[in-house]
Amino acid sequence: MPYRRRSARDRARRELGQNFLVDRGVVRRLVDLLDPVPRPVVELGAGSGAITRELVGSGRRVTAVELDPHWASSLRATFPEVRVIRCDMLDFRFPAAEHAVIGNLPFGITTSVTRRLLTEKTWSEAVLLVQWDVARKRAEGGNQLNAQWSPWYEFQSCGRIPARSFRPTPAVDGGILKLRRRSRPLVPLDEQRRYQRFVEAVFTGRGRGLTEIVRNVTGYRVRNLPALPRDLSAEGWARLYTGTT
Ligand SMILES: C[S@@+](CC[C@H](N)C(=O)[O-])C[C@H]1O[C@@H](n2cnc3c(N)ncnc32)[C@H](O)[C@@H]1O
Repeated sequence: MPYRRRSARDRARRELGQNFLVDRGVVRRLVDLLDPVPRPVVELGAGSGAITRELVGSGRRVTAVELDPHWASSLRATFPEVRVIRCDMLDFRFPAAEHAVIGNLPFGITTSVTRRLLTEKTWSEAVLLVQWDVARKRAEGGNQLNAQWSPWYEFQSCGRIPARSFRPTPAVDGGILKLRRRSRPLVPLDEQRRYQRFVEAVFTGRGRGLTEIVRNVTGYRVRNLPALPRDLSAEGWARLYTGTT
């Protein structure tokens, strides 16, 4: 095969996870998953604007975040009604007013972006296209990260997206992950840090089974617990915390 020098565009494509959506049906599905109340929406990684176009068409007020200067200026030229912010989505300052979030995320930074979103206070729902495994794992729960955030958020997987829906085609399928902020938190927000330390202590605690771990961590003998920390539901974690602290 003849040697071909990588252009700056090729490099950006790889380094910035630029796998653009080419399936309009998938784009519609993502936008349709947003609550019909037309809240302002922040799009993370707007790229060539496949989702941006659909959002604008739905009448929403859109802020598009894009790091690549080439795509940021193309978005400005194509969608004059959209506020385009050229910055790293990990540093983006989310609006103070309530809004929704949407994005086909660069697969390499999915976890950092999700963690960042969970600490933000003003969005009500987030529809994210991520790797299928990540969407599935987050929605299934049973892990420390989910348990630490489940009093304030619901995690839902909304289906698998075949790799052929993107160009260039990624190595793995995508999946839609929907995060929704609970209107009634299961644990008060001002106890977040304490609750999260409690969940960590239980997940990493010593003991054969959850009952013994909880006794070692809290001193309480709690009846009718499931076998392992990963078996507790969001409501179960909140009850356990409230009843033992
Ligand atoms: C998977 S593409 C999605 C593009 C477009 N939304 C679509 O669905 O076709 C990810 C986009 O995020 C941009 N991006 C990558 N890293 C970023 C970062 N740290 N901050 C902001 N944008 C980033 C890429 O340049 C790319 O346009």
